[in-house]
Amino acid sequence: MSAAKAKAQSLINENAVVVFSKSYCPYCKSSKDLLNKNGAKYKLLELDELEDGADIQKALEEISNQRTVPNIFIKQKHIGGNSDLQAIASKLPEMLKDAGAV
Ligand SMILES: N[C@@H](CCC(=O)N[C@@H](CS)C(=O)NCC(=O)O)C(=O)O
Repeated sequence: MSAAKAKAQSLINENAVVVFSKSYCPYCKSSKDLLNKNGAKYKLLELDELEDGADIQKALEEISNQRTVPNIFIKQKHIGGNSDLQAIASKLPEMLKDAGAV
């Protein structure tokens, strides 16, 4: 396993909510806004600001079959991107509570 894949996987394993993001990405901003509105605590990685960000993005494609950001995990479950998160907005309070992220 590559170092980037091991890093991505342990971030997913060790955090209730993880958002792999890019700082300039409007879809990422929408997801972060929704999580913030719900009072969620989450691990945030801005891949464009990390030296190994491109490698992590490639690793995420292997892990989740998704290359775009945001790439969101709640309680180790792959949620998907912003459209997927918005689609479950009504269920988020319960999911975040269950994950221990609020
Ligand atoms: N439908 C996706 C759209 C996400 C998207 O297009 N993200 C862009 C960044 S704003 C992306 O990942 N582009 C490829 C890249 O940055 O490598 C969602 O809802 O999350």
